[in-house]
Amino acid sequence: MPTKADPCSQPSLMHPDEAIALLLKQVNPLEDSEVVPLSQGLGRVLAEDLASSIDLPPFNNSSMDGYAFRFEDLAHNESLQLIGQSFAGHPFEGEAKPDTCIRIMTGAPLPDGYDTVQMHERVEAKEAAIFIQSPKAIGANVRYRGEEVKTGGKVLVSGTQIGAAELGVLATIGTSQIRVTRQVKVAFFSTGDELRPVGTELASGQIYDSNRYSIRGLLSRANVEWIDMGVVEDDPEAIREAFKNAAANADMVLTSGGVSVGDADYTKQVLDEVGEITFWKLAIKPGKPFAFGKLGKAIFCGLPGNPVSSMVTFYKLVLPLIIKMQGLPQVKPLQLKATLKGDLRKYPGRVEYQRGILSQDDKGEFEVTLTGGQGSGMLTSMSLANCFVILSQEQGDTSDGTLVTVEPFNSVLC
Ligand SMILES: Nc1nc2c(c(=O)[nH]1)N[C@H]1C(S)=C(S)[C@@H](COP(=O)(O)OP(=O)(O)OC[C@H]3O[C@@H](n4cnc5c(N)ncnc54)[C@H](O)[C@@H]3O)O[C@H]1N2
Ligand code: MOO
Repeated sequence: MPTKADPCSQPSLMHPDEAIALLLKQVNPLEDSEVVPLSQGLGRVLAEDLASSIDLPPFNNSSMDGYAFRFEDLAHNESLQLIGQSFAGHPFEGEAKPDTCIRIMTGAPLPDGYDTVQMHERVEAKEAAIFIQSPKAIGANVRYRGEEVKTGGKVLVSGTQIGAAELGVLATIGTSQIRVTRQVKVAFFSTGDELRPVGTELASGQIYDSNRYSIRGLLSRANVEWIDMGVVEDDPEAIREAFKNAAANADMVLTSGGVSVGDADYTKQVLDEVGEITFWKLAIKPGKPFAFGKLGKAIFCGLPGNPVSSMVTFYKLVLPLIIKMQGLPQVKPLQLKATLKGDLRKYPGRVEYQRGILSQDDKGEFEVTLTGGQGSGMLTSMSLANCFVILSQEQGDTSDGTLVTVEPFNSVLC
């Protein structure tokens, strides 16, 4: 264990958990809703309960390709007479009669009068005489009308986020339009005179603006409506103007860079002037200079410019806010214990989110290996990882074989 303290930490810095609790008090679920076509529903949050206007399934049907018949007829017949067929989309038009059967396909309607289906593999057909191995019980291989949901039964409740399964459920009951909550609008921009767009040449001292791409990815995965305002130069007047435009058009303003104490770090300074700062700096690594406040009616989150810091603070601090504004419940991310492979360096002082690769050994036990260098500018440490290794404030250097807490990335981060 190291005895040295974190040179970048101060005892007064707020713990990230305390910050999250404070942040969540500052936002409310959006109240407005709108109607969208089902095809545009992925990721949206339902603003109404939805009941089925049909039975599911809508008619009795077969769950196997085979033969439909009356169960009782097998008790006194060696074979049954084949009198027709029922295909999915082409029901049997005739009438079910005693001592008969029809050929039936998976999903095809089961005619009234027949009550049981035997699968093709357990039947021998000799011209019109059908020899059927008796199934164990009446009703075998039949899916009954309304057995999943009855007409009027609730299928989805207000506040549900529409995923692939929900899209399918809504289509199953024939819904073409849904009422959903309005999407959270987030305006974001990068600050920094050194930043150049991809596709251009770099002059001395310049770097490509990567944060706008990772933030855009995170916002897209978080299902918000985003407004990319590009790069704003390190100039208080330009930042003031950008703040004004962003706050007029969005529920949340997100910036990257300029929140530290450098001579060209104006983001926080201008926020102090034209908005209000709720807090600045947390006991988190990476991401210490994260700034939070208000710009008019909009929420303001100032992400630190270092690329890993901006992703980590988005994930840990901004995402919970978006989730609350979307009207979704906060789900505590899954955490588990894994054996650290290799040594890990850390100063006591801040909660750290190092990046690792979580896997299982031959016995199925969890183990985690760091993704190499953990500098807050090394974005490949994120792209190679599938989890955070979370280290408490007090924790120092940690040696190979120690059990550590890991948090697998959820579907928002990849
Ligand atoms: N004297 C101190 N210096 C610093 C402190 C401190 O406490 N005292 N904190 C450090 C920490 S921790 C962080 S994190 C950074 C955050 O700084 P800023 O938010 O002001 O960000 P910048 O200075 O603008 O940039 C930092 C770094 O990131 C690069 N960057 C910025 N924007 C982008 C972008 N859009 N895409 C790619 N890379 C970007 C920038 O070039 C810098 O290298 O401050 C430390 N300093
Ligand atoms: O906290 Mo900063 O994000 O280490 O570079």
